[in-house]
Amino acid sequence: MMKFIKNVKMLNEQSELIETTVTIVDGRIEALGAKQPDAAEIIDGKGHLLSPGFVDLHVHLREPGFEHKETIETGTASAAKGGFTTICAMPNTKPVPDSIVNLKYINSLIEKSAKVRVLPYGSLTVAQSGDERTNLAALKEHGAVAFSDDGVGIQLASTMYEQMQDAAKLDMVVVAHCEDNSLIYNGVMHEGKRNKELGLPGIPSICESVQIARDVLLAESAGARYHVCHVSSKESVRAVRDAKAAGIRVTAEVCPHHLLLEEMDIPSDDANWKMNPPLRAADDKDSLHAALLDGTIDCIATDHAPHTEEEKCCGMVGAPFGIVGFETAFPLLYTHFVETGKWTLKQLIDWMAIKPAQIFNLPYGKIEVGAAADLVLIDLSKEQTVNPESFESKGRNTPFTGWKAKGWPVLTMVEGRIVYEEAK
Ligand SMILES: NC(=O)N[C@@H](CC(=O)O)C(=O)O
Ligand SMILES: [Zn+2]
Repeated sequence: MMKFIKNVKMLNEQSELIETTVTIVDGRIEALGAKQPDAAEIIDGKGHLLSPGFVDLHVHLREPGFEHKETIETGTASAAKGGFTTICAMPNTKPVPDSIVNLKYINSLIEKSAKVRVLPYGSLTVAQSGDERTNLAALKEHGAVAFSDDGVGIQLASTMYEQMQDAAKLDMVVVAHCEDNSLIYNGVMHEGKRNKELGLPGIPSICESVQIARDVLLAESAGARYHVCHVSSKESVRAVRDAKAAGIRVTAEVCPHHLLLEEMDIPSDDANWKMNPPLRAADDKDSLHAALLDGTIDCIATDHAPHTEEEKCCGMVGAPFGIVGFETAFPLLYTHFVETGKWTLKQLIDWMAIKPAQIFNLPYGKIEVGAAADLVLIDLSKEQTVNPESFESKGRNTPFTGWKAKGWPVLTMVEGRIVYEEAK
């Protein structure tokens, strides 16, 4: 089956927007800029931006085990609407993908209902308890994209170290949610100024940064590839920057909300502003921006973390951490940082598609002849207000309600199949 996308613009090597066409045969890009063939299904791109489908290294789909929050079907519909074509699913499900049996089960669920490509993580410890180590070779063999216990930090250095050694032998990446449990103090938001004004318990930045500092040294000794989840503080940035300068094989991600928001933006004791790590201070946010621009932070990941309205209804204490992210990521970042001239469009696409694919050596996130036709068409002039009622995700938990943004995906394609199309 041949498809032909006409009338689109894409970035060339020189970062200029050029008009092009895409010929797709059997789910792969057959040609760029070719003339319209006779026997093809024609898609009119209406002059929109053509971008590689976004790749998200950090998402929570909740199925199996927490289908009241999200399912693979609703989570991947949400991803497709946000322009994401490959997403890596974190292991805090029930069961946890900590064994061949559980990973096979999760893969069967993905096969049944995923609308975009879902690559599952294998956990680092059994039931993510931080105790017994999982068999990484077996998990790799059954399709784990990388290893993580995201949702919780690995408390024991020896557990982390031994799993890094095993992962290094397999040339697989260890992906870490860094959080030292002895430094959380039951906090629900950043330990700074705003938590005192609201009278809420704080989470100090060291809770994250000390574990990153520990882990980069472990990764150096183990010779492991190590990726830091959702970096939120300036001290964490420094730990990653110093590690890179020392030649340690570390990469890092930052979430849209940590780039767009800071603690003082939190209007009240509202759990739609509760996520882990929390929104930190203005100078932390500034250092995250600087780190992206100087390459200390490699990519952007949403940490899409849906929860129900009941769970998020009644203030921060008692509510679970997390906010949804797929459907707002590109428009918010484009509007606030590209339209304002702080970033180029090329940088944003690099951070959302090209770099994340490179971190896991995935053959996605790029538009070239022979590559999978994982594509998103974006209407850069379309302006819309964020309205959680319109989300494909079951989660409505976002702090961005009512924000105006431009640059909404209008069509998303995975291997040439249309998985999202804007309602006409
Ligand atoms: N980020 C969050 O606030 N929550 C995530 C867990 C995680 O990514 O740490 C979740 O699973 O809800
Ligand atoms: Zn996490």
